[in-house]
This record gives sequence, structure tokens and C-alpha cells, in this order.
Amino acid sequence: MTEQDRTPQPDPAADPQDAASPAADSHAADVQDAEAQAAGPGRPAPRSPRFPTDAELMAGPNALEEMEAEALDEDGDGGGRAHDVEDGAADGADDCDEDDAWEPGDWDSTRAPVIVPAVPEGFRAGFACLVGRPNAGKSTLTNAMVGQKVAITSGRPQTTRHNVRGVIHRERAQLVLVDTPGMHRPRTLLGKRLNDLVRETLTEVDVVAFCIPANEKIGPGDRFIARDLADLRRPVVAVVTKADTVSREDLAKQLLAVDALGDWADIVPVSARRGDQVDVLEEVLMGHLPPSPPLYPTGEVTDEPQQVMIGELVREAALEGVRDELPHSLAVVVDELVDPADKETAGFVKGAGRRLQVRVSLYVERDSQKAIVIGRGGARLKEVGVRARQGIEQLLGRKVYLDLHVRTAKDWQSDPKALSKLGF
Ligand SMILES: Nc1nc2c(ncn2[C@@H]2O[C@H](COP(=O)(O)OP(=O)(O)OP(=O)(O)O)[C@@H](O)[C@H]2O)c(=O)[nH]1
Repeated sequence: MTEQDRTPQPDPAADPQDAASPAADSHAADVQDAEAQAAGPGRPAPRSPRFPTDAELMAGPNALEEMEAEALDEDGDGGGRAHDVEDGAADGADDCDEDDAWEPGDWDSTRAPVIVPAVPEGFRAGFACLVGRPNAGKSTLTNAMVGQKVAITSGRPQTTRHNVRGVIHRERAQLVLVDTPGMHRPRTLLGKRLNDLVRETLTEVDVVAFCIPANEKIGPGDRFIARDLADLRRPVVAVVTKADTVSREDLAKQLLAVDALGDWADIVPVSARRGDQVDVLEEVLMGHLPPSPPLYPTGEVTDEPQQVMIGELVREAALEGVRDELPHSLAVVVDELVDPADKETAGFVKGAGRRLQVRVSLYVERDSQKAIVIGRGGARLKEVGVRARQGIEQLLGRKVYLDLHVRTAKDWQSDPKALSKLGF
């Protein structure tokens, strides 16, 4: 809503006396006389004074506030001026003194400034969420569309554990992509919470992009999600991801299979890795957005807090090369960021020069997993640290000292208390 929408503006085309201006009001008694004369025989008598309705009060500047208290009681009726004047305008407006008649511009001094946002007409903005089973390529596609890394990715399923927003800014539209955790049959409380998060997100966006990999047969996991989407009253675009991994014939077969899976607004094959058709998908999704001014400031590509992104970069580095259950058991918490350049902490920080000191805890579910993450003589953890540090330095644009600790939080994926401590 613009200021203009909120501020009632006088309509220069309308009869000035239609408005309850203070100037007009001071002549209510004259107008009433005029009404009595103009009514004549056989014509309905003028309406008796009454308090103005809400609609009438809202039709001009705050009429009651502007009225002088004594003017209100001048003829003992305690109100009803707005309507008296209105009737007068219909039948005998000329009886008002010329000097006091409303003139366009009379309200200039009380009018709020009109702020017209610099948004082209027809601008569209809104939210699209990417859903699909784990490992379908949602985060990679989000990054490719935004043109910058906003979500971590890995070859391990269920890498994404919270909604990650990436913003695409175009001249005539702004698309906010919401990368969601992979939907799956949950085996833990964490899995259930992640599914619930996706379901809730589905109801809050303007359009849904359902990601199905080109190189995997449509299975129960996809059908499970398709069923959920069928009940959604929102356009759903089916996206066949990883198109670069299959031949043209196999891609055509997958497109047909996806078509048979549900009722889609569109079906778009893409390869995030090669950048194929990413612009087409962007256009299709933007076509489903409502007219709206931009929702995010120009240039902002994500609203992920820096601390969260740092933790995610450490988790991404730690996921590399680990197998079996370990990726699911891994959680990362950024405990502390200490800046030696900050006067408040400068005295307490030892070593590491002027580098930003980042302290991070990696949680696993069992002590045996701790040994795997640390590796022989700490070799693996060192590798994780080097890889994560590079990403963090790139993100922050400054040198970083990264301090990693591995801890055990027994069966945290199924423990409500541990889950909330870890931010789920
Ligand atoms: N060849 C190819 N591989 C891709 C493409 N998109 C994603 N991948 C790979 O597929 C794997 C899973 O990708 P992600 O983007 O992490 O998948 P996701 O759907 O976000 O996974 P979850 O976080 O488990 O929900 C990674 O190894 C990616 O490199 C693509 O267009 N082509």
C-alpha cells in the first residue's frame, strides 16, 4: 500500500461541498436555512442533523479533529455537520460564502507527502519453493539460478536441513527461491520435522518447483510427494533435473513419465551443472508470481545469517568423503566469532594475528563416529578445516582462523531437547 493509497485525496472533479472541510463546516447553519428554502412544498424535508458515518469521516482529512469545539456546539446539535453540508451542496451550495468555499489546494498544508516507489508498472515479485526427494538437485539448481552459492550441496542425501532463500533480481520481477530439505519417509524426529517444514512452506509460496532427477526412475518417493502436491491449491511446475546425465531419448522418456505423474502447470528439463534451461525455468516461475513491489532490497541474494552460512560451509566440508549413516548424524554449531579488531574483545584474544577467530562444534551421535570425523592423528579433521576455511574466507572476504571441535550428542536426531539445542 502506498502513502497515496492511505491518504484520502480530494477529488477535484467532485463537488467541493461533498467534503467535510472545516471551512465548509463553519457555515452549516446557513446551509441548513438554504435547505429549508430549497425543499419547497411537496419535497421531503431536509434530513435532521446526525453524527457522520465512518465512511463520511474517512472521506476527507480528519474532520472531527480539525473542528473547533465551539463550532461543534454552535447550534447545539453537537455534530452532524458533514451531512448537513452535503445536503446543502446538493440543493443550495451557492448560499455558502464564497470566501469559505473549498478550493483545490486548500488541503496542501495538511496533505502527507506522496511516495511513489521506483517500481516499473507490472512488476512481479513472490516466492517459489523447490521441493523433491533428497539428492534431487534442488540446492545445486538454487545456486545456479541465483548465480551465487547460497546453499551447500553434496552427493549425500538430506544435506539441506532448513529453508534457504536465494533472491533473483530482474528488471521486471523479483523471484525469491526457497530451497527446502528433501522430502522422505522419516525415520527420526529430525526427518519428521524437516518434512513438516517443507509442507508448511508449500502453503506459503506462490508457485512450487517439483524436482525429479532425469537419471533416476520415478519411485515411491516421487509419488509420495506428487500426492501431497495434488492437494495444493498452487501452480506446480515439474522440473526434470540433471538433464546432462542422460541421452536425449532417455530425457524424452523421463519427461513423459513425469507428465503421467500429475497435473503440472509446466514441465521444464534443466541441467544446473551446465546451466541448460535455467533461464527458461526462471521465466516460467516468474510468470506465476503476483504483481507486487520487490520483497528484498536490490542486490541482496540471500537472507541467510552469516553465522548460519559459516556453519553450513563447515558441514559441507565435513560431508565430503563420509559414508553410510554419518552424514545424517552430523550437525554443526558455530559457537563463537571473535574479531581481534573489535575493541571489546581485543584484550582477550591470543594468537592468530588479526584474523577473525571462528569456533565451531561438530556434533555426531556416537563416539565411534567421532573417531571417523577426526581421522588418524586428526588428519581428516585438518582436511575439513582447510576446505571449510577457504569457503568462509571467500564468504567474508577476510582471513579466518578456524577452530573445530568434535563432540558427541547421543542420538540427537531423535532427542527433542538435543534437536532444539541444535536449532531444529
Ligand atoms: N550431473 C549433474 N549433477 C547434479 C546436477 N544438479 C545436482 N547434481 C548433483 O546431485 C547431487 C545432489 O545435489 P543437491 O543439489 O545437493 O541435491 P538436493 O536435492 O539439494 O539434496 P538434499 O539436500 O538431500 O535435499 C550433488 O552431488 C550434485 O552435484 C546437475 O544438473 N547435473
